[in-house]
Formats: sequence, C-alpha cells, structure tokens
Amino acid sequence: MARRPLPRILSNGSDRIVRGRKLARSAADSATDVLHPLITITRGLRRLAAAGRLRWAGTPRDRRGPLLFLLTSIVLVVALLPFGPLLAALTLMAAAAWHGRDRTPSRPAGPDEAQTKRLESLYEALVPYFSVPEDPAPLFTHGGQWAKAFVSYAFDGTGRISQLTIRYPAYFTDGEAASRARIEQLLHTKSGRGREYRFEWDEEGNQLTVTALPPLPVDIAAQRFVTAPGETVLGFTDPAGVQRTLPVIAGGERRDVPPVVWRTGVRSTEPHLLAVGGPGSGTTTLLRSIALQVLQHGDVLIVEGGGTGEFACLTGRAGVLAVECDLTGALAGLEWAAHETERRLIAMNRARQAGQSPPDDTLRPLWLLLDRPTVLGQLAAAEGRRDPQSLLQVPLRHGRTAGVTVAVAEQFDGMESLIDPVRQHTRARVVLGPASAAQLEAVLGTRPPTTPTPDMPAGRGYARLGTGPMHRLQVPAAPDPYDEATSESHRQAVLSLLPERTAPADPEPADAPTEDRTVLTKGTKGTKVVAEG
Ligand SMILES: Nc1ncnc2c1ncn2[C@@H]1O[C@H](COP(=O)(O)OP(=O)(O)OP(=O)(O)O)[C@@H](O)[C@H]1O
Repeated sequence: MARRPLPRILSNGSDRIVRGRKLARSAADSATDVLHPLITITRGLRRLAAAGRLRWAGTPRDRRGPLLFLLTSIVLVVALLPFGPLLAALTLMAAAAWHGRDRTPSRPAGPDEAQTKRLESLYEALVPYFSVPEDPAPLFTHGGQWAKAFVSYAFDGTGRISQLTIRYPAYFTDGEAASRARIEQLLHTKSGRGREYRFEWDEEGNQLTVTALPPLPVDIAAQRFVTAPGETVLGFTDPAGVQRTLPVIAGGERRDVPPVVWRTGVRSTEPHLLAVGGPGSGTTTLLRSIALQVLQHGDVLIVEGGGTGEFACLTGRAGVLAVECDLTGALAGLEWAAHETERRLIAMNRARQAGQSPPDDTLRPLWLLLDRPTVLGQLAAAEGRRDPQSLLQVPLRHGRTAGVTVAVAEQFDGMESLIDPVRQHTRARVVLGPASAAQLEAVLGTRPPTTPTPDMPAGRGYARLGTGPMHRLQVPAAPDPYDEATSESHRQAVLSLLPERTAPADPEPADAPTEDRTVLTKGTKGTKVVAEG
C-alpha cells in the first residue's frame, strides 16, 4: 500500500515553530540591546525618585517649608540661566544613568588565587601519570597549562574541589584497574580527604570526572515504604544512581529520597540476597528491616546463628513461622522450608498441567532469613550433624518459581564457610561497614566507583543487584526494640511495624530438651505444619 504523506503541519510544523522561536528570541535580544540605555536611565530615575521620597519623609515637618523654598529657588535660577534647563536635564540623565547601572556583582571569570594554586598543584601531581617522554605535544608537562587539561571544575564553599573533569592522553591505560586506582588515589588525596568521591571514566572521550559526594541520609528509620508487592527497600542511595524516589518521613518531615529497591518473585533476576559485613556493621538490622517489610505480604522463617536474640521482637507475631536460634531448630525449620518449596512446586506444576491457575496455598511469599548461618554450620560439624546451609539448596534453586526467597547475612570471616549454592544463587549483594577493596570485589564482583567513606555509620555500605550498577547504600534504622541502647523514636518506629501477636513470646518450657523439641510453624493457609526436631 502506498504511504500517504503526512499533513504539512505535522511534517514540517515543528521546524517552523523552532525557526519562529529563534526569530523571536533574536528580536528580543536586539531590542534589549537597543533599549538598554533607556532601561538603565528609567531604573535610575525610579531609584532617584524613591531616594527623594525617602529623604522627604525623613525630613522633620518644621524644615520642610525652608527645604521646599530652597528647591524652588534652585529650579527658578536654573530655568533663568542660559542653557540652564538643558544642562539640568543632562545632569539628571547622567545621575539617573549612574544610579540605574546594574549593581549585581559580576561573578569572577575564573578561579581565585587559592583555587588556581590548587588546580596547578593537582595538574603537576598528575604529570608523571599522564605523560610519556615520547609524546611530542604532551597535555601534561611540568609548568604546563592546567586550563587545557581541566575541562571543567567547581569549588565548594570551603574552597575545596567539588567537581573536576580532566582530559587525559589517549595512551593512558584507562582500561587497567591498577592505573585507574593510582589516579583515583592521587585525586582523592589532593582534592581533600574526609569526603567521598565518585570517579566516572569516559574511555571513549578520554575524560575523567571526579565528583565529591554528599553523605547519605542517616535519619531515615523503618516505616511503611510505598512499594509494590515483591519490592523490598534495601536502603537509600544517590539521586543519580536510581530513577525513582520514595516519599519518607524523616526528622518529622516528608522527603522524597532515592531508594535501592530489590525485586523478588517469578520475574526477578536476583531472587536471593547475600549481605556481608564486619561485626556491628548492620547486617542483622538489614535482615530485620527486610522482615518488617515482607511481613506485610508474606511469611518469614528466621534462623539466627549468632544466638544473641536480636529477632526476639518478631517471635510469635502473625506471619513469623519461627525464630530459630539453635542448631536443632534451624535444621527442623529449614527442612520444613525445603519440603514446602517442593510442595509448592508440585502443586503449581499439577495446576499448570490441568490448565488451572496456581493454588492459593502456593501464592503467599515465604521468606527464609538467615543471620550468620556459618556459626551453626561449625556447630553441626563439631556434633557430626548436617550443615543447615545444605538444606537451602532446594529453596535457592527453585525458590523463584515457588515464591520462596532466601536472604543470608554473614560476616567476612564466615564467607569461606558459605557453601557454593548460597554463593551462586544470591545475586543481590550488599556489603556493609568498612571493607577492603578486595573484600568489596569478592562480594560485589567489582570495585565501587567511589572512594571509601571516611565516616562509616552503621548500615552504610554498597549494594549491587546482579550485574547492575553499584549503589552507595544506607540501610534504614530498624534496631532491636528490646535493646536498651535503642532510642525511643526508633523503638516506636519498629514496634509500630510489628504484626499483632498470635502466640506467646516463648511458648516452650525453658527446661524442654532441645532434641525432642517440636517446631510449630504456621502453614500458608493458616494450618499448623509440624516439623520434628
Ligand atoms: N541502618 C542503621 N541505622 C542506624 N543504626 C544501625 C543501623 N544498622 C545497625 N545499626 C546499629 O548498629 C549496631 C549494630 O547493628 P547490627 O546488630 O545490625 O550489626 P551486625 O552487623 O549484625 O553486627 P553483629 O553481628 O556484631 O551484631 C546496633 O546498635 C544497631 O542498632
């Protein structure tokens, strides 16, 4: 079929509009140029008149008469003088032009002396890295022109560099991590320590942009985040890193902040999470924050290897299947979870084959949250029992289809003891607290594009979902409400998110032998499932 041409208004209408706009803009510019003296004089006359009015208002009433007399006499004398009115008009215009001039101080065209010194010293420091003796026209040379190499720069209020774009020679080995690291280290040192910097290497354009980053907000506590089912907020990051913001209440006011959102479920490419950190870095808090969010739509089974009771606030709450702190309980709970994953898979498969939608009791998300499982693994090895991690294989492999999500928190020293399936299937990764470049690379797969933060608050770190970009991360504060050190506002924030109690906090008699213990867990349809310990 022959293609009908577009109506003229659609095919070249936008061209005309653009041309019209350009014409209007240039006409306005020319008019402003021509009328500029007139505008200045009018502004000056207005200012003079305002000054006169002020002066008149400030003159005491008894002096106004003589003043008026004086002014009238001057006017009369000027009017009688030859060329008097003309000279008076010219003087008035000159005075108006002087007072009407634009008084906004013009911004300095370039950096001031101290800033120039900083740029010069930075340039000199870069010379050995960005030059070779064979280069006939080096961009970087001792005593050379820094203005040619520094495409753009900005300084903050304290006179330190806040943004800098550097042009570098094409032969610089910007593809090598070691070469980049040397430059980043140097710029970090020379631009002022005590801040975080982001480095963006434009390998095609041979340009490096360094930006000083503001600290991430630490005043956001656990709360109901506006997310869709299947979305979990891991924390908050830089505005440039993500394309969305979330409204949160922080410090008593509402703010929009950019979140790191982790999507789980059938379509997720990162269906399970591994969070690693040093002692006290906040990985337990991250798991608690996740639990508080997912309990809105799903059930949670918690295994706490550290045995410090940091999830006690969740015990006996609706949707919390169990909080297991010992080896026997953990084995029983995880065995049940493995069977439950298989049950869901089989039920879904049968329904699919019968051409029906998946049964209701396979739809409620099930979350397995494991805090330091390797501690229990060591206990199991000592007692000659099964490592609880081995029971995670089925949920890790089939969890995405079956609606089962695994989140593991571990410390760096326990990383070696994590079994392969845990490493392979936990593609959502978080590192919290101080970590070496090698540790970050081991967990996140690559080094972060930012320098380490000098001040590392609890819950601060990095997140990376699969092979996506790396984000700076600040986990919302979700501390243990039963911890005495927890502030009242944080305690209330966490307590308000806890589901209602469905069972007493500690249903077992304290002297019950652990070996005979029976773990009662709530089935997905509210039925009781009994797993033998
Ligand atoms: N995101 C956060 N915001 C504010 N405080 C936090 C945050 N994360 C952790 N904290 C505080 O830091 C301390 C340690 O946190 P947490 O217990 O979660 O660390 P951890 O990594 O589990 O360490 P450990 O296993 O040694 O207990 C707690 O007092 C906790 O309240």
